[in-house]
Amino acid sequence: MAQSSEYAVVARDIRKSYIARGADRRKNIKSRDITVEALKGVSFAAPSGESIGILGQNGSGKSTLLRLIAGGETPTSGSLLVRSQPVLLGISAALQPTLSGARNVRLGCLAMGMTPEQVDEVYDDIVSLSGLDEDAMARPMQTYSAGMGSRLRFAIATSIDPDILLIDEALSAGDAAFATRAKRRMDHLLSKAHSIFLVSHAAQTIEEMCTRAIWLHKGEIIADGPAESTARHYRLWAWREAKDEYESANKIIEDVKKDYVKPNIVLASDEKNHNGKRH
Ligand SMILES: Nc1ncnc2c1ncn2[C@@H]1O[C@H](COP(=O)(O)OP(=O)(O)OP(=O)(O)O)[C@@H](O)[C@H]1O
Repeated sequence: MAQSSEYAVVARDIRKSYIARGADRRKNIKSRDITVEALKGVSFAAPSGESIGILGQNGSGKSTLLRLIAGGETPTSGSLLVRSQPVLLGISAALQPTLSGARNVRLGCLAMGMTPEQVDEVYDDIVSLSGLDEDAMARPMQTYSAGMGSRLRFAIATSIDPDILLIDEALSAGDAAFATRAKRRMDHLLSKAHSIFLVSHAAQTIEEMCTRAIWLHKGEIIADGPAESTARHYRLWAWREAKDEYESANKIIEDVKKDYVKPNIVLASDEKNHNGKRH
């Protein structure tokens, strides 16, 4: 039984539906509203100091879950509590593609609430973590490769030591040397009891970067446990799917589901002290 006040993020039975207008323009076919159930009753509790990977096929609800935790969207129903405002890496609206990397470092840091003096203090560390050279820092970000952009965004977002860091795929675009530096940076955050959520299709990234993994399948959590074993089952399932071996892929899903026990989340009555309560 999870008492919510001990955790960085607590989700109890969250559901998220979107209504999308059908776009069939053929004669005699009326356009209609189509409801998409992106999340169907997701519950988990994330303690401090844990890095949680979120795995799942396309459309399984991973980014939706991250957006809800970030607070950019609200669940259709259920409760979601966060200890503090999370930093969502991946859609850093403050960054400007036409401006140089150097200008974007300043802009991003100011947008996260730093003073110009604080930006000066962290600037060199950000550039060094990103691994970008002087020429690259002087170029507009729109000329960067996907990996270069995500490295710089990761370096900017982690420069404030965010209490809750949400990463959507950004790390998978980096190269091996960056992955090692990013891992060191994440370990540093975790050692200070910060919490990290990392969305990735790559089971290996989750295995290397995370302690725990949640597997989302068609909007539901079907596994939540140690990163290594969850990633192993996911990889096996993805492999069977890729080879069109649907029967054995479905068997893996069924077996994994059997072992998953949905947590009973208790929202303590002292939640008034939980500053980040949103819903
Ligand atoms: N704004 C929206 N309007 C309508 N449907 C949406 C919206 N956002 C997400 N969805 C739908 O919700 C479902 C989950 O989407 P989501 O982006 O969370 O999946 P995902 O697991 O992150 O996928 P991917 O791995 O492809 O990025 C999908 O069916 C998607 O089409």
